[in-house]
Amino acid sequence: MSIWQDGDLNEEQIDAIEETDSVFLVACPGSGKTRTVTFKIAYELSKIESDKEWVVAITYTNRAAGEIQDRIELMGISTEQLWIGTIHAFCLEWIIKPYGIYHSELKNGYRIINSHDTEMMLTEICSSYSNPRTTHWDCDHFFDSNGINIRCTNNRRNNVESILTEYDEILRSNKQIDFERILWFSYQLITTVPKIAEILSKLFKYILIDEFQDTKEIQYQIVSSILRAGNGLVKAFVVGDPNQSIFNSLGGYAISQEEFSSMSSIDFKPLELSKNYRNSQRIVDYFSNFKVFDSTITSEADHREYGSLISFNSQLPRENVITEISRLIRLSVEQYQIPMSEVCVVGPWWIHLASLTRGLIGELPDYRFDGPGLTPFVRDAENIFYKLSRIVLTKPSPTVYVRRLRWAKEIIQYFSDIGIDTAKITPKQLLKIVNSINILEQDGLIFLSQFFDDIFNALNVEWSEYKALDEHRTAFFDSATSRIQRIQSEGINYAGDVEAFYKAFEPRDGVTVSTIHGVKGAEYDVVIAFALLEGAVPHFNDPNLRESANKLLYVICSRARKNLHLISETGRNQNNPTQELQLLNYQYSAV
Ligand SMILES: Nc1ncnc2c1ncn2[C@@H]1O[C@H](COP(=O)(O)OP(=O)(O)OP(=O)(O)O)[C@@H](O)[C@H]1O
Repeated sequence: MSIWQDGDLNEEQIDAIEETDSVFLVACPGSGKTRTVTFKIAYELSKIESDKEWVVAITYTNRAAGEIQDRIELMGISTEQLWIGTIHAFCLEWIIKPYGIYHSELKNGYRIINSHDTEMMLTEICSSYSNPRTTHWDCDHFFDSNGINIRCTNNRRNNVESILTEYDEILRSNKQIDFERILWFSYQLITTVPKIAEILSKLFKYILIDEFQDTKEIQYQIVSSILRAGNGLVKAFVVGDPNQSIFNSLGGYAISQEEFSSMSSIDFKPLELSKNYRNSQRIVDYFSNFKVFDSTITSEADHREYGSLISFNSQLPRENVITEISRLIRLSVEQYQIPMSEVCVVGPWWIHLASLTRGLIGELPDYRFDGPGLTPFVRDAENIFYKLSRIVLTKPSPTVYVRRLRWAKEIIQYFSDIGIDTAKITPKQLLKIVNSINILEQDGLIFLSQFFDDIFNALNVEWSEYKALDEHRTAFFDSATSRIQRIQSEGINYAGDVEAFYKAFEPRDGVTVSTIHGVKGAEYDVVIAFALLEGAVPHFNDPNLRESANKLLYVICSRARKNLHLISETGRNQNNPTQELQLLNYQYSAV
């Protein structure tokens, strides 16, 4: 069976996919990394002969994992022997769940907590530290193979160290593990119990890592342990773009091929994707100014000749930002006939985005807006009630049938793991139950709560008798409640309505408002970026200010297929425009 048709893939992509050795693929923006990874997985799955062999793909987000899996299933390829998901899900599934008994802190049971729980616990601990005042924002940390790394470098550092010690003690006494500790405990397990890597290396035929540029040292170490144990029999397919490595503050970095090779004891074939299908040539030439690592890029986009507008406004007073962005949105949609959903507004700070969105909604009442910040609940893929809401809030249709069936299967598997008798529940039946429930309620949280009760009633399961379900339900509703309150406090009153809940799972249809980190991997016809100011882009805390500024600008600008509008407003804490923009001598368009 031929997996791809003529025209689906270019030669560079086919070479990478058909390569039988391990591949280290460096790819420019818009060069079809996702497409290449998807076909590579499909290609390797089609060669699998035994149900004891697995293709494992580690993606940066759950969303990317779902999209890739959907596409492979649509090709008619079985995904039975595919495991795809984030590194956290990987560690839980393949290391912590089966081998946690070998770890002193896991062997007596554990509970995974989400980022909201972490935030609440840290806020509580921080409240007794007043001199200097310290908040959970100061407490960012991550683990590498030597232990904890604390980001804070200013005079709050002593406080942060004590706060994190307290936090760790609370986690231990409650047998809780947060996302960072999932990686840390997995690393400890895989490096102290050699059998684990040996067993996994016999099961895995391929390990794919997407977006390696944002992968942390501890993650490279975990995967390397398995590759080393495989003695060359487990192949790796590593894809990414070092120029787009923007998660350094969270420990992500673009490993070099040599370093990964020596860590994992396997040889990689270096390959490149250099054809860009996204941006006009003018946009490619513009974002190439911010390259940190050399790479070749040529636009092969259908619209490569498009006369892109690239504007830069460094004179705009801060008070006029909303009016100016509204004008640029109108210009794009009304004059340049760009669909609303193809416009994206990006800014560096979360906090500014909420008030910006509120302002835009006020100025453009006939436009729709989408933003992760408007979603009423956290996408916590480890929480079973989040998984249930995905099914409840995605309306049944032939196009989402396979996806909903997969979600239903995951839920039943979870029920079975916690001891619910699932012998008589099939994914189809679960979907049928969900589809048959009809609740007339406007408040999203009450709606979901009733919906969940009805599902459990139909399944004859007393959910409150299961500790894990009880904890997940509390975590889900607590974090959703505080998120909705936060959005409503920004003046977006409809955030808690059931329509807003449904919208969270619908394809975006309005102008996107996002942080810079949130647009990773996305593409839009028009990108409007604001607050491009020293201190923000790059963040004042960043240890590699100039390199990070370049990478952030590179990512922002390479999202735009056609037009790009950059704004460094005046009057925000007297910050100057990002140096790289200020120094760049470029013939900008007047808009
Ligand atoms: N061989 C091809 N022919 C035509 N279009 C392609 C080809 N490969 C990829 N594309 C298109 O190019 C666009 C960019 O692809 P994709 O989003 O996978 O890029 P990417 O490499 O992940 O980019 P980035 O790293 O910037 O996020 C998509 O619209 C995709 O459909």
